[in-house]
Amino acid sequence: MVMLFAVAPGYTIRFLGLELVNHFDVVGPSFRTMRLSPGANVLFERCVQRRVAGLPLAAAVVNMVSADRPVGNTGQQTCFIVDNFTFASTRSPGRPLTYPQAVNMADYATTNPPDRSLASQGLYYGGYSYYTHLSYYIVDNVVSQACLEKHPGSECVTLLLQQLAASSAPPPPSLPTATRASDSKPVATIAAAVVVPIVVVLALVGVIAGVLIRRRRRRQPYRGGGQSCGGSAKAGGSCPKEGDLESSGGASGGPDGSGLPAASGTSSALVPTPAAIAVPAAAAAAGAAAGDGCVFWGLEEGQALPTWSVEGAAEKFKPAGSRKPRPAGAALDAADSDVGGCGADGELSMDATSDYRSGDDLDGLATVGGAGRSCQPIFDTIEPTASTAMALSRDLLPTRSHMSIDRAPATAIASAAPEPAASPGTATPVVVHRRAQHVGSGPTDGSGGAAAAGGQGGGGAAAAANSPAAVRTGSAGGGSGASTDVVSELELLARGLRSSIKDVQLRLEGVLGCGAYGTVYKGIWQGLPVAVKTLVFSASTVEGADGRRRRALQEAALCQSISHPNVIATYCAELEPLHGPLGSEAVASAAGGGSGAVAVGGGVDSGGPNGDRASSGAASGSGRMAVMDYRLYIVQEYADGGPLWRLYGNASLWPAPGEPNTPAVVSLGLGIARALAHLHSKRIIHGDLNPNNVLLKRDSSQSSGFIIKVGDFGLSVMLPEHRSHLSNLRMGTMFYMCPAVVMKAQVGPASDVFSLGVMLWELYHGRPAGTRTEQGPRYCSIFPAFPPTCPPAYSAVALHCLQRQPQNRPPATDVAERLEALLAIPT
Ligand SMILES: Nc1ncnc2c1ncn2[C@@H]1O[C@H](COP(=O)(O)OP(=O)(O)OP(=O)(O)O)[C@@H](O)[C@H]1O
Repeated sequence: MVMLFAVAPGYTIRFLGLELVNHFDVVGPSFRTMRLSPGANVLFERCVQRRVAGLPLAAAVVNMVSADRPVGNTGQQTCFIVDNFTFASTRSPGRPLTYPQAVNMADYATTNPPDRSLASQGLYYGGYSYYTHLSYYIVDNVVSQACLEKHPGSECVTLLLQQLAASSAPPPPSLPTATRASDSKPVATIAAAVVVPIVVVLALVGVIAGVLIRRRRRRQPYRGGGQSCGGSAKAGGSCPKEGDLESSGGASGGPDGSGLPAASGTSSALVPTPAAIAVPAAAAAAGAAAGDGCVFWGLEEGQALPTWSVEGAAEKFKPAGSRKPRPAGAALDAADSDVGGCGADGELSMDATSDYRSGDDLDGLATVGGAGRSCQPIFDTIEPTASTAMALSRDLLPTRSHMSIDRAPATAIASAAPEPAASPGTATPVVVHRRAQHVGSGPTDGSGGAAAAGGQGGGGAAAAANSPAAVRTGSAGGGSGASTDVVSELELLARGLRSSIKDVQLRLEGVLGCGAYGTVYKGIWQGLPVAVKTLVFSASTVEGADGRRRRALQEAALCQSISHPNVIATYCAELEPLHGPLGSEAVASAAGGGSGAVAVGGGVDSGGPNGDRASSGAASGSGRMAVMDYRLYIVQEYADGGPLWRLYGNASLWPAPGEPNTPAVVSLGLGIARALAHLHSKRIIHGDLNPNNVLLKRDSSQSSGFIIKVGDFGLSVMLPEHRSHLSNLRMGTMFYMCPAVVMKAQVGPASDVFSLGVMLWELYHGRPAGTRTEQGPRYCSIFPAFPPTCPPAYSAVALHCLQRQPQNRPPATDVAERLEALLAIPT
């Protein structure tokens, strides 16, 4: 079921008397009840929700009753099994169907967490509260007990779906026989209610879609490479329509509890497998061509690899980010600009390495790219679920924020006292608080002091944030030593200078790209070229907005605490309150996932240091302005080479299939491995390592012409001491997620290493391991095989990373050492 509309916060859409067929025909992803609708409610009343394959109903009930009810909705879940459930179905007009058992979801309520697994296509789902009243959940095919004894429940559902897909027999094995019900009273009620609600719903769709979607929908570029893979048909160079995209992986939500990942508090074994979709039966069953599908199950001992062939490696791959070959390290020109299409409503699109019109007002910037752009590889990131986010905030949020709220316009957000220019590549955070506006979970001291983050000595987000009165201007290590008085003095001085000099320290010049939660701008900060990540989140406490805020603050806190040559350096982070009367655009933009890309420059004075959030609900109709949203700016080192995937196919690094410039690709792989080893040494799990988040910076001393810069810590988590992984976290990007993440929602350093393994394969081949084809997302047919000419040490380390069992994978330090050793061998 795919719905094309979103519902505004506070509104309820009610489904009455419908049979939702194929609601769960594959695990998870096809369940797309509504687009991202934070704060909205969905009510299923007297409906039948039918699943093609699922767990025994008793397990579903366990999941349902343990699901958290939405905030403010007290009481217990009321779900129970009923026997001999009979209902009328349009599948067999006049002949009601009887199922031996069904779950009566008499009163079930939970929150459907936001799902941005198709974010790269601009598709967002979930974020609303989900209610059922007198509705029924039925399963056509229940997984066998024998399977459950051997595999986690979600795996069994996947396998059963594969069997069903492979089976040509029209009626699935345990499809219940249709019988005529003698008591047709409730049946008649349901049947009569089918047509009217559909008409009502469609009318509603028209109105809501017209008003909301146009305003909120972000037209992200489709990132499906114009290539075929695995012998499947070519996807073509054009972007498919949205409807074509629904078969890709993603988190799901659903009323059976098994579709409500961590938010429901269900055990991971009962959570469906977002990315484990459309897995060709042959792939898992045969176990040979392990990558012949969209899920790579990992390697087991003795497992045969597919046969490597030049044809397989060369299958019409064209680097999605370029239309003409360019030498490694060479400057890219405007013709390469095809990232494009950040979003609707005049958002900008521009290639990461294009020229920018310095000093332009962003609202007026022209679009570069856009219509003529080609498609990129797909990077469908799966967001951590709600309970995950709680774990994240505990682990990562600073006890006291070092971020400041600034009164200045957005184009001058970081007007701190002049600092010695930081050299790119070293973290030199400079954040001066104008006011001691507290952001985060600790007390506000009101001193207006400054805090510094990062440096070698940081070691964690909290370390940077615990010294609000500290100013550190050095680049690494060391404590502050500065007293509050000195800080205040400096602050006063800086304020005086700022008002007289009226210079801006951050100038935004153009758009580099868009993530799911915000736009990344190219800018100049203290004379340095920088990338400025902006994330807008709502000041309101409307349900669904919290996740956005948490994610933004966590990312800012974490990336400031890391300092490594192969990790994007973060110079500072600032918060800007956005104001408006209640009910203004700001509300819609925050709730609907607006990127904030268009409105930069709208900073207006806030009412005071403490009342911002509270006032957001009190300004309606009075003409008073209240803080509706916050925009967070994260000022980072600018990686002028763009994302790694855009380098793929470059003729100077990959002159022929299977014959790369080995030292160059090994050194790139080494850069990623070193970054990962550093992160893991700090107990940080990146969580979303893929060639879109691995950036490049030109460096002529490198054999590839680039140095690796790992970025995007939006899904990163801290691993507690003595733990090998975190549970109930399903996040990452399709093709790069390890089986334990997909199947068991377990994230750890080993899951990053798996992603690294995929990228080592890609680096050797100069192409993405997976792509979207007409048949859906697919790994390349030869993945994860290497050509016979590949140095055995390289393929060995890559395949070691790709082991199915996390404990069988090497630590990132080991990978780095082995790649270093390989580089040291004279060629
Ligand atoms: N430090 C940087 N230097 C140069 N370009 C950058 C930098 N950071 C991000 N970008 C560009 O901006 C784009 C968007 O980055 P961002 O991290 O917000 O989103 P994403 O990784 O594409 O998606 P998501 O955040 O949803 O995972 C990137 O693809 C990259 O091209």
